[in-house]
Amino acid sequence: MYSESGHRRCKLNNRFFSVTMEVEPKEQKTSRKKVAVLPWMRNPVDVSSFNKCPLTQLPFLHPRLEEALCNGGIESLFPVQVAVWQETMGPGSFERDICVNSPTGSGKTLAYALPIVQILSTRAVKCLRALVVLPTRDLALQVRDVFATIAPAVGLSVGLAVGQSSISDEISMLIERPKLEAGICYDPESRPIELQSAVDILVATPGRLMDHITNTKGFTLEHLRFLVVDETDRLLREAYQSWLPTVLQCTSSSVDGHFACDSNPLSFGFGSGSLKTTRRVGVERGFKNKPYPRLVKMVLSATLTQDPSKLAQLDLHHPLFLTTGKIRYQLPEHLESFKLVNSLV
Ligand SMILES: Nc1ncnc2c1ncn2[C@@H]1O[C@H](COP(=O)(O)OP(=O)(O)OP(=O)(O)O)[C@@H](O)[C@H]1O
Repeated sequence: MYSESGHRRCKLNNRFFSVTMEVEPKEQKTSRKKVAVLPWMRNPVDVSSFNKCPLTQLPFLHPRLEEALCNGGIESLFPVQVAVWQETMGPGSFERDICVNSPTGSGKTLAYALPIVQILSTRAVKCLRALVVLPTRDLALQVRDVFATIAPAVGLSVGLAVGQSSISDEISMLIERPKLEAGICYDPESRPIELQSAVDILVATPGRLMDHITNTKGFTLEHLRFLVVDETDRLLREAYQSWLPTVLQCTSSSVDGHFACDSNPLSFGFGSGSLKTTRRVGVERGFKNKPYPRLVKMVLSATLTQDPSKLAQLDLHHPLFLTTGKIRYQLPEHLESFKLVNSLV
């Protein structure tokens, strides 16, 4: 029997005990739509089962990254960072796409930035390998700062495309022109100028990203290895000029490595010259019809949607789901409050 507040008395083994139950208003009950949870979301990795880990005990961490983190005031990794590190740096690293649902303030940015920088630290040629997309300029600036703390330590450069500066200033920061020797006449028809990416990692908002994809000579996503969709829910809710299908199209290729889309339609004769990232289409189980080496996707949110139709847009490959459950905010361990007493004279 329920009381009005939803308090119920039950009898078990001849003893009474009480249970407090939330009674749902009738309209809410009927209006709530049942959405089937995707199979890969049913048995997630529980982030709360991980503990903080001092950098000195983190396996495989590049010594220069450890030093850069210490210089940035970070001595240990938060649980979500340890969980992602374990799932990406261990055996079978980055074979699956990663989906993280973890509260605001839990440290998701470093959770993806650190493994990406560590993997790219061995790259030989500079080209755009990692793209991080965020819905707002402020968030993008914060994320750029996190990458900027660690990436230079292993020789990687980070760029920003958010519309903070003029498009021409942004282009000159993102695209490198070869230095032409004085006194030598160059004929662009016989020998096209080779434009190259000036950055290994790009943090962008969808609008500016689309501008560069469509208009910037030498801007290409052909060599992209990592795509991070941060604040996924918001980015999926708002289409932002169909940036996601465009990016996915620009990074996909057919069997012979010919790209489905020259990411810049105006870039004939430009681009990365003889450098080619050839993605072949996998035929093995689990990789069927997927280009290989794959574009690895990492999607993150504090409230990750479970709606299959929304998640389908990301075209995830064998995703691994890491979650802390339904906690929305993470409070700092030591939260101090101060009272300011202002005496009126
Ligand atoms: N390992 C760490 N040690 C100390 N401070 C950290 C560590 N990782 C992150 N931080 C700090 O914790 C704060 C929250 O981190 P971050 O912004 O990455 O959280 P988040 O989960 O991405 O939040 P949001 O959902 O708002 O994006 C930042 O001020 C960051 O500098």
